[in-house]
Amino acid sequence: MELQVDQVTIAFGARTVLQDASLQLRRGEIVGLFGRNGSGKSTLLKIIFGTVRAPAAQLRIDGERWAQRELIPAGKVAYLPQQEYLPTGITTRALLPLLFSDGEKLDRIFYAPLVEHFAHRKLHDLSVGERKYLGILILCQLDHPFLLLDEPFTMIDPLCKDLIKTLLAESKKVKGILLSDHYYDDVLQIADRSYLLQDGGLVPVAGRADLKRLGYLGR
Ligand SMILES: Nc1ncnc2c1ncn2[C@@H]1O[C@H](COP(=O)(O)OP(=O)(O)OP(=O)(O)O)[C@@H](O)[C@H]1O
Repeated sequence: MELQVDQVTIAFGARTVLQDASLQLRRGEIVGLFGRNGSGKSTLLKIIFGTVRAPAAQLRIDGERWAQRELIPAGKVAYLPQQEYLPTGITTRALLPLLFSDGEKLDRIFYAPLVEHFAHRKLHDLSVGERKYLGILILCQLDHPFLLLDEPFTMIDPLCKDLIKTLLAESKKVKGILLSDHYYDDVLQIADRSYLLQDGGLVPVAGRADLKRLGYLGR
């Protein structure tokens, strides 16, 4: 299954942030998205998810055209925003059965590493990293074929990062995953391929050397 995104153009006031940007995301791959602060990475993810409108954008899944507003109800794309998305006045134990009725999915989350240590506490009593890890675990259990992750490694300790990498490597067997984070070594380590968002467009990058050459990393 392949998601093809073309002609993504958006301006805020006089500033054009994305200009005819295009990318592809296939089931079975992790794609990294790099870019300087303010280059438009989060905006691009929100456009693909459907919460920021870009009327000229063309979205295709296996060649079939989809309107932006159709993707969320159709359950095609899941999205981890930069800000926290889970309710916090509830324990993990109470929350998960509200989200999933499938016992296998519930077990996969409850028995995932670390979860038993915090499942009985309300989410507002967890660390930022624990909440983010839980948020990613939940998204990975959804049936959506495409998963967009905005800064999955930010505020995460090294051991938990390793857990997330293992989880994503497992999840890509059934999903296409697009992730953006300034922890570029972590992204490069798990990405099958990557893009740099620059001057509104997406440039394929093969690794650190390209990121240096294109000015994302200092020399
Ligand atoms: N709703 C909005 N209204 C006006 N300007 C916006 C809006 N959303 C984003 N922008 C501007 O668009 C540009 C791109 O923002 P975006 O958050 O997509 O960047 P980013 O690449 O994700 O940055 P960072 O790496 O800092 O998270 C920024 O200059 C931002 O101020």
